[in-house]
Amino acid sequence: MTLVLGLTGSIASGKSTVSLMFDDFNIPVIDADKISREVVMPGEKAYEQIVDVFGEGILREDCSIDRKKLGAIVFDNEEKRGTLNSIVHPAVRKKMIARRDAYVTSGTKSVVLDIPLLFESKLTHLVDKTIVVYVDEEVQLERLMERDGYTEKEARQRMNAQIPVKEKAALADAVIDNNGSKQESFRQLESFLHDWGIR
Ligand SMILES: CC(C)(COP(=O)(O)OP(=O)(O)OC[C@H]1O[C@@H](n2cnc3c(N)ncnc32)[C@H](O)[C@@H]1O)[C@@H](O)C(=O)NCCC(=O)NCCS
Ligand SMILES: Nc1ncnc2c1ncn2[C@@H]1O[C@H](COP(=O)(O)OP(=O)(O)OP(=O)(O)O)[C@@H](O)[C@H]1O
Repeated sequence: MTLVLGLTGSIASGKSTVSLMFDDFNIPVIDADKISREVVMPGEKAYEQIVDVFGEGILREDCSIDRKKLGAIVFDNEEKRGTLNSIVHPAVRKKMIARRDAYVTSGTKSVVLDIPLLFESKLTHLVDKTIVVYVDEEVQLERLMERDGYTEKEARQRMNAQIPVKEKAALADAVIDNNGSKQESFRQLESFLHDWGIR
């Protein structure tokens, strides 16, 4: 039986940082953000739909989608974000489920679905257990501005597009407090995996 873990958090709370740690336990990770880039490549159905709705102004010279431009539009407008989600999410979900099922069929002991919007999109039925990577709001804001070079307004817009990470933590089977060092977060992960019998 494969234990399917749902890894989530809020923007810049440390999901990618924690997802890399699963490597040490030989547990594969399926990354929704990565898939969401694959499904909007030129030639894909979602690409055509995005260009139809948002116009050619969001394209780079090589015709790929300018994510910075599209991000500036959708994080400033909830309705437009909903439209983008309705184009991208079904394609992402389909690929994630297919990849998850391939691991389950091959008898892998555990697999992680790294999904930023696991709770917002009501996808917890896809996983057996949920892990939330938690940080305090000030730490989140600071790390987000530092990582992506956003102004405070841009960073807050992105944070406000998701359920506050504190609320997600209250819904989780396990919470990794990532306010401290990466090593401290690793130890917490190791302990949950031990409790669940998969390390
Ligand atoms: C708006 C886009 C073009 C911005 O691209 P960019 O490269 O700057 O950001 P990236 O995709 O790496 O996302 C960074 C983080 O932003 C947050 N985020 C992304 N999209 C959304 C969204 N629609 N709603 C809330 N938060 C989001 C997530 O925490 C994600 O980890 C892109 O995020 C996108 O296409 N979003 C819609 C699809 C989506 O929901 N992806 C996230 C999970 S599938
Ligand atoms: N424990 C930590 N100590 C210091 N810096 C950290 C820690 N964890 C993560 N970071 C840094 O914080 C930033 C955000 O982390 P990360 O990219 O893992 O977040 P994320 O949740 O995957 O973000 P997104 O939602 O945008 O995909 C990165 O620059 C990362 O290096």
